[in-house]
Amino acid sequence: MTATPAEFEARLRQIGAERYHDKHPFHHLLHSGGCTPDQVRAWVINRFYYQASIPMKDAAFMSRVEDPALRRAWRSRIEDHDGTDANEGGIARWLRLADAVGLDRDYVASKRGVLPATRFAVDAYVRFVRDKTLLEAVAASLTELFAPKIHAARIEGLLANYDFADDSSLSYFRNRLNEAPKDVAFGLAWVLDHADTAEKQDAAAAALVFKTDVLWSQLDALHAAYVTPARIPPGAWQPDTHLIAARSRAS
Ligand SMILES: O=C(O)c1cc(C(=O)O)c2c(n1)C(=O)C(=O)c1cc(C(=O)O)[nH]c1-2
Repeated sequence: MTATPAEFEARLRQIGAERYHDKHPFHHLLHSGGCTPDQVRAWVINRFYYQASIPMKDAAFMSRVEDPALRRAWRSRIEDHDGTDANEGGIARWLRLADAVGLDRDYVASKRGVLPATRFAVDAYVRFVRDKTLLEAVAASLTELFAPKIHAARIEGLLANYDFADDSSLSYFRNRLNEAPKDVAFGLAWVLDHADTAEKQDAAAAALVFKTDVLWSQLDALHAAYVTPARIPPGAWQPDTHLIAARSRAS
């Protein structure tokens, strides 16, 4: 039976309540100050791969949209990450965080040290958005419903616990607090409007579950590789390498 929009929204929110990556032990470690400088760096390196892929995912989405109004509503997502003449953009802000934790930003931007499982998970998200229905693609982006809470917790936790944290290094997250709500309000309304049969609602809910798995898997990989007993896969970043001179190291 087709749920009402309100019932369906509650179903989507319940997926976040049960499966969003704010509950992952790596985030608890990070936000509570329990990460070593190298564990923070590993997170910055791997999460960069997600950041850098998001505008590619959004471009893949837009390439399939025939409705100009939908493309117009979507395109600010690309600008939010890639920047404009007036706005530095999320990718550049993330590299400021890389500087602040003492990493060589060119190394981070090269994506060379990224864990294989991070690549697999993030690439799967880009492919999902390219290949599935538009409804599933928009529904997958709705993890952002739950992101402002984790961004606020991250700003608070990092500021309280790490010397590298300040307004400049954390500007990525502060900006997302302003950017994400407009995206998610649009995406949620679009999904509630278009998921007008039980089958479509099931597909949209499954897309959101898939996306929570994409996020969770990245943290599983990070935890397995860099938290004791660490098991770093061949080719991935090795602690204490690709650092910049002592200006501001993570601590
Ligand atoms: O720090 C986080 O926990 C987090 C999570 C997510 C998310 O839920 O996918 C995004 C972001 N941050 C983020 O900064 C971001 O720009 C973003 C875009 C998207 C998306 O799927 O289009 N998710 C997220």
